[in-house]
Amino acid sequence: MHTNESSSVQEYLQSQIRTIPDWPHKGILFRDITTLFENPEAWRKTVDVMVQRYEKQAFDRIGALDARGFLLGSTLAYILNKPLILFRKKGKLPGKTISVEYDLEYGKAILEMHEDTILPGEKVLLMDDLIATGGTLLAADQLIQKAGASTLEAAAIINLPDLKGADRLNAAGIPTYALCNFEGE
Ligand SMILES: O=P(O)(O)OC[C@H]1O[C@H](OP(=O)(O)OP(=O)(O)O)[C@H](O)[C@@H]1O
Ligand SMILES: Nc1ncnc2[nH]cnc12
Repeated sequence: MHTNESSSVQEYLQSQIRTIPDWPHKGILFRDITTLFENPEAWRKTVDVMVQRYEKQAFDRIGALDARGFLLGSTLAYILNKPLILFRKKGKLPGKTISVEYDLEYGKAILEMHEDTILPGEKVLLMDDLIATGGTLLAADQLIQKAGASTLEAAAIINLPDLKGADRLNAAGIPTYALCNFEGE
């Protein structure tokens, strides 16, 4: 996991994210980013740090993950003037799709992408709100690979290091970046 944010930025953003225990299931500590969105200073800081990291890097598209990843991904796509592509849960995309099944921290799901949304050889920057087991971002990377393209990096606001998702992604050759780590899941 790449982290180069100063501890003060990390601590500030971390302090603006609410934790709700036992939601959606007993034993889950839900890291709730709605409180980050409600605070314009914290949301601007989140976006600014991501813009600084990616504005000088070479890539073709931003891939945003359904649903909370859409918020960060679409904001970055607008600011960095990149095409935005959507990775959606099953049955939401109207065109011809390719799909992959994946595991979540609390369940299973199918991720889909429009089959013609990425060109072979392109580099995609993936954006989601949170890395838990890494299953969602790995599934997105599999769809990118099926299209003959590759992932530049998987970026998120939050990493849950105890669930080892970033390690899984790194082992699969996908660099990761997160603004803050929440220990204790
Ligand atoms: O690293 P993982 O174990 O794959 O978990 C992380 C994913 O789980 C959550 O999505 P969720 O499917 O709950 O959807 P939502 O964004 O629609 O709430 C979160 O927004 C990430 O996409
Ligand atoms: N612990 C968690 N908090 C918020 N979103 C999540 N998605 C998967 N695990 C999560």
